[in-house]
Amino acid sequence: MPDAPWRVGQQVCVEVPASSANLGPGFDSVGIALDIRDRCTVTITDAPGVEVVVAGEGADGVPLDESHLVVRSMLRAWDLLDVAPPVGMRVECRNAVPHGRGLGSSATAIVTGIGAANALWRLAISGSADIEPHFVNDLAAQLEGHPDNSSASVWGGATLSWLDDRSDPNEEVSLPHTTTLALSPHPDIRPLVFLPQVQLSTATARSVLPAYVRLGDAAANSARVGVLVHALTRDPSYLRAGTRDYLHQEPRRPSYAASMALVDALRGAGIAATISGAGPSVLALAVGEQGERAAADAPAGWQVLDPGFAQTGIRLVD
Ligand SMILES: Nc1ncnc2c1ncn2[C@@H]1O[C@H](COP(=O)(O)OP(=O)(O)OP(=O)(O)O)[C@@H](O)[C@H]1O
Ligand SMILES: N[C@@H](CCO)C(=O)O
Repeated sequence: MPDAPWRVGQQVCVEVPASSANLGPGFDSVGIALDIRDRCTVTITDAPGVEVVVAGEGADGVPLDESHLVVRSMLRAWDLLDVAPPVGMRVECRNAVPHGRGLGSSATAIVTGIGAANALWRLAISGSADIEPHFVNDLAAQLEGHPDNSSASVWGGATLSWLDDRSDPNEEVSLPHTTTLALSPHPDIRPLVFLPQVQLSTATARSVLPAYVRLGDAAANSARVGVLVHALTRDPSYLRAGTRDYLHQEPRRPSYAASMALVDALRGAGIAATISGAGPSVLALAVGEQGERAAADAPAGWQVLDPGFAQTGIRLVD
């Protein structure tokens, strides 16, 4: 593995937005970026090892060594680039994305690490830090296991992503590869997030999903994904129809019963609402006066966030 021309004092700072995945039927494929951003500064030092400093969301719950998700993702990126990591570095994270709530915090951390590693390497070899979004998008989807959250964090706006199909002889496959269509959300849509106090890990929420679904449900779901893309980008009046899911929310209902009760109430009031990612937060895509009505439906103890879409994904800051 060749040494990169690291120099002590080289530094990059990246900001990465939160995301909400699925939006109902777009399980593991559709995401939106929300304007809540984690910020991370990585500096090459002459002290051997990794120093991790964390402030903000999750600060008390994450490891402060090489097993930290941002650091692990950096090391994985350098490994893939066939670059030996620097002898010493300091990683400072200022987190705003809540952990384990369905706002894509793990994907945000993975995108942060890969993007920072990519930018530092570019800085070392060319004197100018920049980020190659296709590289970050592809590796982040591999590390996260599905591209919906990570692609939204990379590209911003709304995204529709899919993986190469290795069983299809007509698809050229070398490495696992993610393709993402970047979509522009309709300006009338206001994403609201209802945040309960409890957490639910994605791994737990995925463990209750069935291995197989009925053909009728698969057919109904694929129709709704088409409606979702149309509603999200062209005609928000179809949002409630386009956010109807047939695959994952019902099997998970016992894991987030209070969240499903809120989804049902909002949908009953004519507002497009879904579980955000693997839950337990609830996402409402409000239009016009629906925003105020939806916020008034928040159960006691729940926080309502009104972050707006993040129009840009990962970015370097000075
Ligand atoms: N900024 C971060 N730094 C380090 N580790 C993180 C960070 N964000 C998330 N993690 C790790 O990921 C875990 C949460 O990931 P998980 O996939 O369960 O939920 P989520 O990504 O917040 O929600 P979802 O995937 O449903 O949108 C945290 O408990 C922590 O271990
Ligand atoms: N598509 C994922 C999003 C959470 O990471 C799921 O619902 O499990």
